[in-house]
Amino acid sequence: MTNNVSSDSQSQSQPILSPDRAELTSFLEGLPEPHILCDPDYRIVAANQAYRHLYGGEGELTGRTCYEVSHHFDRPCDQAGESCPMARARESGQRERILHLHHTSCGQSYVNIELTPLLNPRGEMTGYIEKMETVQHAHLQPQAQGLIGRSPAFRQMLALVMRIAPTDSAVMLLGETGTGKDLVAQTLHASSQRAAKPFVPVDCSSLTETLFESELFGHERGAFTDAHRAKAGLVETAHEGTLFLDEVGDIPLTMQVKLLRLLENGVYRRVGSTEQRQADVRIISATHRDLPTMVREGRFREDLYHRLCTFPIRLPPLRARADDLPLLADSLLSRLMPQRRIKLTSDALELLGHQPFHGNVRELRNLLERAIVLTDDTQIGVEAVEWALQLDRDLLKDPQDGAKESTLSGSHLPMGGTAEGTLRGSWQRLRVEQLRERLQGWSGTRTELARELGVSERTLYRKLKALGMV
Ligand SMILES: Nc1ncnc2c1ncn2[C@@H]1O[C@H](COP(=O)(O)OP(=O)(O)OP(=O)(O)O)[C@@H](O)[C@H]1O
Repeated sequence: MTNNVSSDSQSQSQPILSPDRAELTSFLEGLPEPHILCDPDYRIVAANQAYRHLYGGEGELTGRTCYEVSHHFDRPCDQAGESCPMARARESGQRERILHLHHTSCGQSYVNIELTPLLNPRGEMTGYIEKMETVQHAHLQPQAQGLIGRSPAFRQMLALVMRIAPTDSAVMLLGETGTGKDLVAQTLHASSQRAAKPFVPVDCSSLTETLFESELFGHERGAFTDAHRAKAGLVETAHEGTLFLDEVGDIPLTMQVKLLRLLENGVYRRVGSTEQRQADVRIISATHRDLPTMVREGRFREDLYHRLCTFPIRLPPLRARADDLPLLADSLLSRLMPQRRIKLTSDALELLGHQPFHGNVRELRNLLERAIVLTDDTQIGVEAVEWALQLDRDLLKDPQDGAKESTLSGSHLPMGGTAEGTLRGSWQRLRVEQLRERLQGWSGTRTELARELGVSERTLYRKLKALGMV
């Protein structure tokens, strides 16, 4: 790494390496992850090959400041509104970890930084080493998979996810429907030491009381009438991996105690067996329900709540991350239609910006899916978005309300009858889900909800009743 070690030909601004620093530099050069050695004034003294590859481009890096190279800032991060690991390490005298948004040769990326201060015998900081690790499962540009976002609310949430991912702590994901709890659970697993082992999701709301124990813990042959052969449970399937308890707030009280036993003792028995088995799973749970209120009202066990909620992470609703809308819309469009490069016009995007999106990212995704079907172009204009939104309202309208002629009439559809059929089919599927989404995120009165949906309160009530929601 000759270009980083001091020489007479180096310019005045370039820092000088002492012999022990030269050894350190040679050590860093052999490390596979990007590393830099900096002086206390943020200037890069040495950058290893992996760092030069990720940040360097063609230019020389030594002598430049870390904030200029990775952030394109003209002053240290903490003076530019970012948290600076160096400032924190100077205070704590310890290693500090932080999530930053960096400019790399692959564009903007989320990067986990681990900063280790170098202290002299008097305990003074004489420099620091930074290790960078690009986050693989969260992005600032459209990607086929993973979390997308750049708003402050999203970054705050992601920083918690990245901090807790490598540990074995139980995580509780809280947030409205469609905010990405399932995706975050997968990200936590994929960013953990358990990533190579199974990620096993359990939809707790779909498990009946009789099934709960045998599904979760498995059963022996002959344990009950239909147990023709022994079967491993989901806890066993997730061995050394992650068990994701989705909709954990829906577990009835009688079953909560069975789950508590697993969490408290880390052991379980297959139904029909006396053999005690040791569970080795990391537990992530999620709910859109207000668990603290459920605990207060005696509908959720407090002891179970504390076991599950070692580390709570609240996912922001889409309305709290409005800055993410253009990026999210762009990403979702390319995920929905990877073979067709579809974009929203600026008017269409502005119209989307005014929607309440009680169903959050899922609702945005559904709306875009509809808008794609309703447009032949590679540009989705304001008309297609309005049309997709109107379909949503039509869905909730009662013919007795004298609703306008359905916008699903074939004459409006660019693709004719076949597309209409397809669209009607997907509408039928969306219907219940969308009403549920509206209701779950809704904190106002039914009158306000009816107004919001553009229907009478009587119609809303009839609709909910027909769907078994009241
Ligand atoms: N930050 C995000 N980036 C990209 N896609 C996202 C993001 N958040 C959510 N989505 C997408 O939105 C949809 C809903 O997400 P997900 O199922 O994870 O939500 P949820 O909070 O688990 O919902 P529910 O409570 O109803 O189960 C999925 O298609 C998911 O891929």
